[in-house]
Amino acid sequence: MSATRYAYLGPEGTFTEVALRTLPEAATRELAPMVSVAAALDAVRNGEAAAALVPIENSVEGGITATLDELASGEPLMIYREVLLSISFALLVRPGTKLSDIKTVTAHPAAQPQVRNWMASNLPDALWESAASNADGARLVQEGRFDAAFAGEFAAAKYGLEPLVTEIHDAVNAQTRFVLVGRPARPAAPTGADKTSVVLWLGDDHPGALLELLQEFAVRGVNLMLIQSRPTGAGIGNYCFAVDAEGHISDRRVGEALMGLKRICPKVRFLGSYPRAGVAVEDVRALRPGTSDAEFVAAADWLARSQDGRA
Ligand SMILES: O=C(O)C(=O)Cc1ccccc1
Repeated sequence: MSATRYAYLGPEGTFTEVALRTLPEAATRELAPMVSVAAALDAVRNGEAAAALVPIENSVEGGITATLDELASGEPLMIYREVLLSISFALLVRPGTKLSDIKTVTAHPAAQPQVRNWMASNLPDALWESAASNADGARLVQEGRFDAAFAGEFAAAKYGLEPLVTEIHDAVNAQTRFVLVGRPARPAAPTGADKTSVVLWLGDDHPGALLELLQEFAVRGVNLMLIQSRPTGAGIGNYCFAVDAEGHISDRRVGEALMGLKRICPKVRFLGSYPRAGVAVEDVRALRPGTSDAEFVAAADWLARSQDGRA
């Protein structure tokens, strides 16, 4: 695989592929479907791919834990872009299958909470088994291993299936967020509508430990957009936190919050600062008083003058 390739959670026909194709730069790259999020990220780590697009969060269930855990561990990687996609499922079957024939269904685990009510009403007795991705589920139906798969309607033709039912989504406006991940490098310059992702580890266990961590953001007027606890693997009760904050690491309030966290957390992993998908600069919330770059700079100048006896 050449290092200019973009890897993604495959096989062909995943929502991840659709999300990747919305990025203009994907048109000039060879796109490489991978069997799992871990395989896609490993292709980046070992230089076989320049970047990988993987699902990281959905509006129904929150963080996609396999992706969060991969990014929190192993050789460090960084997020350079995010893509938001509205998700609606089709029930794909081999031609001729009727709803009453369906005894087994499959899809990616993140699909299940998005179709649970529909299944309870329409396929109450069908057995669910997870697939590596929604397109992989379709492939398994083609092979005869399951009767039906929830996947994008666009995946049907690729796997010789037909959509028996379309527009399946328990929640209106269900969205999935995908991130383009590469090896660590300088983040793109701030756009004014940016997001910063970090993973934070708590130090010694004590009352208020999480509050202390959150305070580093709060006192500097940094809004949080995601906080998801994940087990560290060191036993019951040991968690780290994946956090998305509004702003860019080169914004003073974000940089100072990260410095504050670096002083109190045993480990901080910076996962990148990148433009927010679908948010225009004019739609970004107003800053809290006293938290603009100019006000941080003015305060630092005042401190320097005071230290010099010139205030
Ligand atoms: O991209 C896919 O098709 C996946 O399998 C991941 C996924 C799962 C559920 C909703 C959107 C994407």
